[in-house]
Amino acid sequence: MIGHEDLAVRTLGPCRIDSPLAERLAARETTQHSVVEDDRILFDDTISMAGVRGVPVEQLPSLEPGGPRKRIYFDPAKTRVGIVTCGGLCPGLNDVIRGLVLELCRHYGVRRIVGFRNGYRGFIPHYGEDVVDLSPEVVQHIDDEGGTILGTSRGMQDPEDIVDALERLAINILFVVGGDGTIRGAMEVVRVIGERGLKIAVVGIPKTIDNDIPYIDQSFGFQTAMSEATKSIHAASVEARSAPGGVGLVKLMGRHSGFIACYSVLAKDDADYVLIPEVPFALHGERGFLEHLRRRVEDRGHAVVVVAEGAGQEHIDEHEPGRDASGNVRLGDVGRLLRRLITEHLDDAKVENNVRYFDPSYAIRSVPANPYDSAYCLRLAHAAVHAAMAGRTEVIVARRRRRFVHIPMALAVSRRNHVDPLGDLWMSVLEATGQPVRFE
Ligand SMILES: Nc1ncnc2c1ncn2[C@@H]1O[C@H](COP(=O)(O)OP(=O)(O)O)[C@@H](O)[C@H]1O
Ligand SMILES: O=P(O)(O)OC[C@H]1O[C@](O)(COP(=O)(O)O)[C@@H](O)[C@@H]1O
Ligand SMILES: [Mg+2]
Repeated sequence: MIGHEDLAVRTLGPCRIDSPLAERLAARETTQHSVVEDDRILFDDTISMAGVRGVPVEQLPSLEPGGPRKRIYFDPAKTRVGIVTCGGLCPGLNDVIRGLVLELCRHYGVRRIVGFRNGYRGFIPHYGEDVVDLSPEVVQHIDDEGGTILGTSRGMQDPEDIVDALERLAINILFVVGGDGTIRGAMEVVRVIGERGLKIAVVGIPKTIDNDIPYIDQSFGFQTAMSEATKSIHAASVEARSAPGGVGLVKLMGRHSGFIACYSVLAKDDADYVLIPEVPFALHGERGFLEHLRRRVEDRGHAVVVVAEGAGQEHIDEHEPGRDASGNVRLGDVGRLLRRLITEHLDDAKVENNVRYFDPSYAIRSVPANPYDSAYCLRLAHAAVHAAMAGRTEVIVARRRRRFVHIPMALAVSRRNHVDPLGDLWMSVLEATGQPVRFE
């Protein structure tokens, strides 16, 4: 069970400098829409969960609120900031970079901001990457494009080398925009910073197209990515309905978590089956997926199947699970497997079929953020700047139950966010598709 010690946020030291934002904060109080800096946000959100702890309300586990502080740790005029983006792309990365730079410059008066190129390798001398000076002029319109103007990469880098680079450039604050791997890397950087007795804040803005980072509502870019995915589901549905025995099969990203598949199916409400990593399925047999699909095609003349890339890995025996440069397990291609098995199964059953396979792949994550995600990215960037200027370190900023909070990095990587097979989301998917609870 999560306790106080899991939620404690590290700071570099006392905040002794008046914030340039102090005047704006004078009239603030905790309301339904804001939480003042010395209030706390309860971790549990049901009476039953809070009740089992059996402690008075002020002793319940709670999170530090995000947002501006009246007094800050860093002197803006003497603060030098670095920004890095790591891991796979996600819509909104440029929005986050832009938001960080604008907030730092315009509201805090920080003038020296650099971007490291191509993820953590941008710190390492032998790659020969330059650093990018970031100013409001440079970032003003970068949100019109997908991707990240800084570039990104996977692959391990030595945290000693990273901290060497931070020292060489006299960086006081490092913003890391990335997923679970990036946050683990940042924790290594924090460890080395501590060992060298340096006062450098490291603050993360969690990035995951798969929505697999826990304790946050939904990651930035997710809404954009799932909106893109609906286009493929729509196309699959049109193809399926336009051919005798039409089967539209769509494979979507989602290495360990099937959120994109679930939400895009709910948005389109055209799919008959959703297969996700969290819910294993049998392929063969009377109650297996293939036989169920055959009956559906015979009854209705067509079907749409959406599969998350991490689903059904247990069925891919020829697959030797290698790892990518960052240590992430390489997946077998469940989409191609299903295309072959569905065709064979329908052929064997003498059911006329036309299987159309869609793999939008990177197309869903390389687009610019939609307006909702852009606004969300900007607010996360603001929260990250406020946290860092107040000397918070080894934290990510996040929105949890619509409140901006500081979450210790260790907690953010302590587990993965999954679609709960017993939860409301999966229940909605089952209702929308009409598929059985299990294929067994
Ligand atoms: N366990 C780890 N320890 C230290 N650094 C890591 C670890 N996992 C990943 N990283 C670093 O974080 C970067 C991004 O990780 P990756 O898994 O590719 O993407 P993401 O951050 O999106 O999960 C990699 O370049 C790697 O240097
Ligand atoms: O080909 P790449 O760049 O490794 O990306 C593929 C993977 O990246 C993701 O989009 C997200 O991964 P990260 O969150 O680790 O960046 C997965 O859904 C997908 O499996
Ligand atoms: Mg990851």
